[in-house]
Amino acid sequence: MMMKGEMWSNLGSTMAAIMFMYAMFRQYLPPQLQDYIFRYSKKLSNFMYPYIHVTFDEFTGERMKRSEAFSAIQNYLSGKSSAFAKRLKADVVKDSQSLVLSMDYGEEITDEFEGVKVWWAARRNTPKTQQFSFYPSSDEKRYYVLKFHKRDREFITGTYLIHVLKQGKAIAADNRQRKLYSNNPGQSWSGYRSTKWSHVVFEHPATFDTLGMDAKKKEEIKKDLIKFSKGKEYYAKIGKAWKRGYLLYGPPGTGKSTMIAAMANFLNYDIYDLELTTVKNNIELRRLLIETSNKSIIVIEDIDCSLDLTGQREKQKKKDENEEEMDPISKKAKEEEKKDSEVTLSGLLNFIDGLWSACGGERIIVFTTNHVEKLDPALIRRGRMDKHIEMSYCRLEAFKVLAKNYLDIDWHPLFGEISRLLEETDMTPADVAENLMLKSDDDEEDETCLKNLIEALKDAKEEARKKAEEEARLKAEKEEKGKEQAETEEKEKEQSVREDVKEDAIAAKEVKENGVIH
Ligand SMILES: Nc1ncnc2c1ncn2[C@@H]1O[C@H](COP(=O)(O)OP(=O)(O)OP(=O)(O)O)[C@@H](O)[C@H]1O
Ligand SMILES: [Mg+2]
Repeated sequence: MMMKGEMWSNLGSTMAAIMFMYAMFRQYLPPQLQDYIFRYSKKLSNFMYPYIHVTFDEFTGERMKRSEAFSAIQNYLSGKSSAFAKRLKADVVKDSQSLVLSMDYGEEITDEFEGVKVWWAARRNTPKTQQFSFYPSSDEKRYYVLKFHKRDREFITGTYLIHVLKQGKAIAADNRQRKLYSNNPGQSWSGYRSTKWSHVVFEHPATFDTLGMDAKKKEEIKKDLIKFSKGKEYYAKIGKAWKRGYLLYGPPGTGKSTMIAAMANFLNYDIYDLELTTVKNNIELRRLLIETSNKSIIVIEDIDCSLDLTGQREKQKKKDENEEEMDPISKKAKEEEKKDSEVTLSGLLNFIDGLWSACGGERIIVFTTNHVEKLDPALIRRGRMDKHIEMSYCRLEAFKVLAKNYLDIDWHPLFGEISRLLEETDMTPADVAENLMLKSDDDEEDETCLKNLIEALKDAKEEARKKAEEEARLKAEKEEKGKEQAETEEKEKEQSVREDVKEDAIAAKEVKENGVIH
């Protein structure tokens, strides 16, 4: 007896032969007969293969962005694959604690939803290349194929695919590992998919609960962040790009970087740590910023040190004046060099305002600085930096949070003295925290730590007093010196006037006596 598979393959080759004959003799048939044959051959092929295939490529669009649908399907299928597929690929996610399995290329699995059966297959096309490489080729094309019966077309395109995308996204949110990206100068630009960002898993423990600062200010920032993250419709309604700028300023060790980590943990965003000093020029800056993803915080630390952004315009003016005197060839060379090697304030501002606004939203940009007064006002005006947050020295409220974090205490009789000293002395939360670090598990240690802190505060207060005294002394000395100098200059001036008068008198006398003019 003929096997079922053999029968289908024979039928297939017969059909192919008929189609070939039809193509050859079609021109000799009358048009009505052509139509008739076309309609019936379609019906026959539909009857023999009533399935529809949909392909989901990994990369789509001109910029070859990774397709969201592909990722969602990958996540959706991961659960089903581990149950049904025979060959699986494994990946580690979430704090390196759990494994996610997905079906290997060439595998096919069946899924059933509301009584409708579909088939998913993972495929890849590898271009034939002469070169041998240990790494996967960047031109490899990966895709999923969904197969379903044509009678289920409406259900699949309407209900099922929406269900897959929704589920896939929910699984992704569950498995999501936040990332800390940095721009690394060493990487080459070859290949259309290459990126200048490299990343590690972001696992900073800071939260708003452990951040020592004024409670009211903290609540205000949290509210602002929530409003922003839920503001998609609002931003669309007012016609503004969905982005928000924060400027964090304050002395070193007051928690600016810690605040950024707390923000990322609070919103579940990735962090892009942009090191401007390694960015070659504005073009590279633009590319880096375009490559950042949604739901991310872009951080530029120590903006005043990263670049000569401050006062760039005045300096530029001076430079231009000098260049006026140069010969045309050196001037041109200088201009080229400048273009290649500069990230300018205007480049950065243009990007924040223009291009980036146009290329999608949900991004927060954070600048930090220790010297807010040095920044160009253009950089920090509202609209660019929407919120200015001062991170200040440690006072009682911040101290209470640190005491809870480090010593797990809410109150202690020494808090009163510490509070008074904190008001009188400027000590950063980083320095306070250093004194609260337990050296052993001893119960007595809490008090020892607090006493150490009191000593440190007293020392700092004494040092500040001495410094202030020294500054006052130097100021007085300077003033005294200035006064003395002014007096000497005054005396010298008087002396010279007197001598002039004397000389004039002698000259007048000579004229009178001899009638001689010198
Ligand atoms: N407000 C704070 N709350 C809790 N911990 C803090 C705070 N400020 C500083 N610290 C502690 O001090 C350390 C240094 O703080 P951080 O790096 O955030 O300071 P910074 O303001 O970014 O300093 P810099 O200006 O030097 O970059 C942190 O690891 C953290 O443990
Ligand atoms: Mg910092």
